[in-house]
Amino acid sequence: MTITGKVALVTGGGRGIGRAIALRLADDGAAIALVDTNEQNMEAVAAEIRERGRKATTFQADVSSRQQVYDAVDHAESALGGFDIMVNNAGIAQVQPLSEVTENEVSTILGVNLEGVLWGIQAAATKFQERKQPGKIINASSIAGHDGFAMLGVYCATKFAVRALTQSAAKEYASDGITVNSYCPGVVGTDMWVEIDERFAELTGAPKGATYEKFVEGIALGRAQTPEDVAGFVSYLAGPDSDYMTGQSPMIDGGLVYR
Ligand SMILES: NC(=O)c1ccc[n+]([C@@H]2O[C@H](COP(=O)([O-])OP(=O)(O)OC[C@H]3O[C@@H](n4cnc5c(N)ncnc54)[C@H](O)[C@@H]3O)[C@@H](O)[C@H]2O)c1
Repeated sequence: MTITGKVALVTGGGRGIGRAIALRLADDGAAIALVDTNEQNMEAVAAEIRERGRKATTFQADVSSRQQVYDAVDHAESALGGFDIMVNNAGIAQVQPLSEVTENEVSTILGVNLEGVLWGIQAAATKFQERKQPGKIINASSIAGHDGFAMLGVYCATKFAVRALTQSAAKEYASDGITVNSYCPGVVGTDMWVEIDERFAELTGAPKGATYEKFVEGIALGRAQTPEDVAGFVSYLAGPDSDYMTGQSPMIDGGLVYR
């Protein structure tokens, strides 16, 4: 166990990739603070963590609110007695032709995917500085942060932005002993992809499941990614083996996109 006794906060920890990250970091030895808009899902994940013999706490918050993210970090520290690892995982997808995107849609996705990560970086770095201790900040970008995809233009823009924030924060906070990296998954079979696939079907008339299958066919390793595949890499980013890595956003995508 590489992070025994540390405290990790995972946003979007109620399902999908966030759930897998929370369980993996618990198995690595950390106490986990789950933050999500969905209280019921979070409670179920917290119960799974406690069954594994680790501490867990939940805090219902919307990451697009700066105040709520700061409150979530304070809660993690007071409930679990420390604060060491921040995983800014919460994100939403939007499938929409660029010519049809509305102001409301743009502000919603920027609020969660860009501002949510910014507030997470800011709140975590401030807490590490106050505590005069090193820390790790880990953000969810995507292959869509390296490559543009039709119908996913604004989502891609937010994920490119996460890489920019990651690089800038890494330089800004390096002298405090804080590292900042991102993970860039490919096609992970979560509820998010079910929703993306259904929206593609609606827009293009493709049968349900066809868009997902088309993306999976492009993966060199021949299978979709599991949330646990992503969590394994996040475990590396959270642990001591990645101490000399900062500002990076590698693609962990089974060989779908090359850069
Ligand atoms: N699924 C993929 O193929 C894939 C690929 C690359 C990157 N990602 C990124 O990984 C992250 C997790 O993806 P996922 O597939 O697990 O998604 P998901 O939709 O299955 O789960 C996202 C979780 O975040 C929570 N959430 C959403 N908005 C929130 C908000 N404003 N505040 C707090 N919590 C909020 C949801 O309630 C949910 O529990 C996202 O940032 C996503 O963009 C996913």
